[in-house]
Amino acid sequence: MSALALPPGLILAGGRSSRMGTEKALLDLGDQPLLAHVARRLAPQVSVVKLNAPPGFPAPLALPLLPDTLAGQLGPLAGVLAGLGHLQPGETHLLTVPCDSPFFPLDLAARLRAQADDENSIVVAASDGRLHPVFCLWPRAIAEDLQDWLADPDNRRIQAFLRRHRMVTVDFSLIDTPEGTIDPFLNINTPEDLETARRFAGLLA
Ligand SMILES: Nc1nc2c(ncn2[C@@H]2O[C@H](COP(=O)(O)OP(=O)(O)OP(=O)(O)O)[C@@H](O)[C@H]2O)c(=O)[nH]1
Repeated sequence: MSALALPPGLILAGGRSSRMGTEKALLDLGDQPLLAHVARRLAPQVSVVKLNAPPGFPAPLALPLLPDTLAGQLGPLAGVLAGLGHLQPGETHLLTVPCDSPFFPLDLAARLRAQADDENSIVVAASDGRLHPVFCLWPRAIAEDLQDWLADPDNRRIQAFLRRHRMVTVDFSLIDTPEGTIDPFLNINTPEDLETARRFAGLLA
């Protein structure tokens, strides 16, 4: 087991859900909204679950709300910055997950923490040859650089930011089920994605 203590967790829900056409975090999957599934999966893996979303977001759960501190829909990195800004003394890292991926691994945090070998590396999940940079363990040490980076409105892309830092990737397996194979990082952006996710809802029980 890693020496790194359980980090705080932040659910990123500050996006526009334009492909879904309605706030995707609040859509039901089985008997609960997507956001509730994500929070339930995250809670045992972190010290506290917080929510990055706009002020007044109608969350179906009582979670500490951290709105973006920078104006202008700057993408998920703005949420990461808000989360890093609320780290408490002694907390060295922040774990982020998006609001639209309810199947992420139950050992996500443990495996990312095990690779957090210094105070500066960003540890990112991957599967099937793809990076999933919103599933990430962010060290506090990058906060200042992130603030500076986001001051330029052209700098929104997570992967471009990651290239400025030492990055460690952790590869996760696809999940085979009787309904077919699913990527644990499947994210639900469209009504069609939601239909796909409903086929695999048994994994959430
Ligand atoms: N804080 C914050 N999070 C964002 C922002 N844009 C996207 N996100 C989050 O980043 C993650 C990935 O976002 P996307 O699914 O690519 O974008 P989205 O805006 O949610 O959805 P689309 O409008 O359909 O692209 C999700 O968890 C979003 O909530 C933003 O401007 N601020």
